[in-house]
Amino acid sequence: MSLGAKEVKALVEEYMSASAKLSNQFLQSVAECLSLPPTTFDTYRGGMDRLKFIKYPPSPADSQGVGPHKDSTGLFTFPSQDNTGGLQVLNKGGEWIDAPPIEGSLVVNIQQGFEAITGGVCAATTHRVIAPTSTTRYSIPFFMVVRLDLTLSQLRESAKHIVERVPVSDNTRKRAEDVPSDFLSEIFSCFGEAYLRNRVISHPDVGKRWYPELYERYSREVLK
Ligand SMILES: O=C(O)CCC(=O)C(=O)O
Ligand SMILES: [Fe+2]
Repeated sequence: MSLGAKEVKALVEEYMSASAKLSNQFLQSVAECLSLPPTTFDTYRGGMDRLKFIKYPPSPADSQGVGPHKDSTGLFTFPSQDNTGGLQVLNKGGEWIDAPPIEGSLVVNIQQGFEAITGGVCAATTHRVIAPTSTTRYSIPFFMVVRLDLTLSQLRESAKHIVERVPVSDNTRKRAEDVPSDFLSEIFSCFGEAYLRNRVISHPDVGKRWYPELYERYSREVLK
């Protein structure tokens, strides 16, 4: 089936709005699982969710698909994938386990933003994708984002508050600043600035052209 640009746009908007609704409900369920009021995390929610379309062409064995990483800029990722397989997550024992598509179910990755908001109580998911060897793999992850005007001090306050209230053993408690993330540096006024820096630095040709002063400044600054 081939679709025109207008139909694709409508379909993507429908998918994103359904995913946003689902992810808001999920966020409330997670709060309840942590014995917190369902709306605890609602104020951290941002309005600039992202949908990514990824194509993995067949590649020689052991080629890189996506290397081990944690998703950084938001709360949760809902990666929708076709039936090829290849998505893996690192378990607590340090072993990679498959996260295959299962009919009627969803895979959810915790992002570093949620790890920081919960003071490390909910650790971000380390995951990777093994490149397919004989078929093309398609996936469409939905990234649920944090609000861009969230400041580091608000984040610390939240982490403190949540870590105090969530009934977990002391050794799983961490403060927000213990969570490794580019987004928690003192040099940013808010999360949105950290996000912009990441984009400007990661795409230098675009950064230099459209944000020349910021590119200069961000290239000089060292993250603490
Ligand atoms: O392709 C996938 O299933 C996951 C991709 C991924 O981890 C990412 O885009 O951050
Ligand atoms: Fe990812």
